[in-house]
Amino acid sequence: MGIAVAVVGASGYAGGELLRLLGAHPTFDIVAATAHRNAGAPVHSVHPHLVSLGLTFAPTEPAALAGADLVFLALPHGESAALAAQLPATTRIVDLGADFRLSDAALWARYYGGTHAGTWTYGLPELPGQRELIKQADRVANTGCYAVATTLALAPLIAAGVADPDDVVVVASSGTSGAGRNLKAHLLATEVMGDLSGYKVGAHQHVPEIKQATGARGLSFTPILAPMPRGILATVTARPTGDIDAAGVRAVLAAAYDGEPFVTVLPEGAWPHTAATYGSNAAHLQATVDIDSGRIIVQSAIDNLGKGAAAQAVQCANLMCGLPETAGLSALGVAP
Ligand SMILES: NC(=O)C1=CN([C@@H]2O[C@H](COP(=O)(O)OP(=O)(O)OC[C@H]3O[C@@H](n4cnc5c(N)ncnc54)[C@H](OP(=O)(O)O)[C@@H]3O)[C@@H](O)[C@H]2O)C=CC1
Ligand SMILES: CC(=O)N[C@@H](CCC(=O)OP(=O)(O)O)C(=O)O
Repeated sequence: MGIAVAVVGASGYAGGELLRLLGAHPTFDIVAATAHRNAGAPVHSVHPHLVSLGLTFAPTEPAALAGADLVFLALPHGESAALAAQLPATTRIVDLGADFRLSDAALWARYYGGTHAGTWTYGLPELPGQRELIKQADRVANTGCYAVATTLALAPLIAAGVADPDDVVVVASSGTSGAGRNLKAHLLATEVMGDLSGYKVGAHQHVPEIKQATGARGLSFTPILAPMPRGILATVTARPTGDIDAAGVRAVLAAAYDGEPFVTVLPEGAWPHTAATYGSNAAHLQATVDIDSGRIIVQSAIDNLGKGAAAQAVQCANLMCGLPETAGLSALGVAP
């Protein structure tokens, strides 16, 4: 028998990717897809690739979600808490927004502003012990997109004691869908194409999330907007705590992700490509040690709408519902 699920904010990019994945899921049945300004419109008017689902956007209100056993929230920051409070305690929720990710209310206020809604179980199954917590949780806060790319690269190195948690530098590029579907002046196609530019430099909201998830204390993070629809490539460098070579760093990552279905440490010499993770729940990692500075370098690639948002949310929902973790998901990207 199927499990009834609803997608709130289904007219957005993350919500649309959720519908695409759920539409092909072996157990989850979509019983509602809600929108705000697009309520009442057919789903294909926003997401033409989803026409065969035959869905119409319902208004975002609790009544529309009454038949769902599990609800995915894909709303702008600050909009999840009020709706979540109106849903029965028996309804499982995965929130793709940031509202419930941070445990420190002061950091929430500093980076997001407004009132801290609370803290839910963090939805990154590959962190040590986290998979078991997600299995037992009714409320899960899915990761930020840059946060998952960076955390997968960094967390094992800090946990193993080979990287100095006080000296981490991250430079990460994201495709434009990471900014959401609502038209923003800096995302005009004519201006984004053929351009690379930094934004939120020195003050990105994923810094406290990455520090919370990895144990990093000193973290410089620079995001770059890249002229592609999807994908994140994060370059993480850290000062080693002692003598370590490329093989040693690779061994730490390989041990951390041994048996993980979605995280691959690439064969030696191969470096991650965002395009190789397109449309999938994959994360690809590679590492070395800089021959000049001696810093550890790890690169990671994900699809920001996949492992960075919707596919990871489905992975968490699978765990919460006692399903095979990989149900309805793939680690194989689309290419070319
Ligand atoms: N894009 C990404 O790569 C990632 C996104 N996320 C998070 O997922 C969430 C959704 O992001 P994304 O899909 O990119 O955003 P979009 O802007 O593409 O979509 C936002 C959705 O929320 C709806 N919405 C907007 N305002 C309101 C409101 N006041 N009340 C109720 N619904 C509203 C929109 O409806 P309508 O358009 O019909 O008005 C739309 O369905 C965000 O919290 C984001 O941070 C997390 C990781 C990665
Ligand atoms: C390109 C771009 O603008 N990306 C967004 C990513 C936001 C995101 O997806 O993460 P949250 O859920 O934490 O907002 C940004 O840098 O703010």
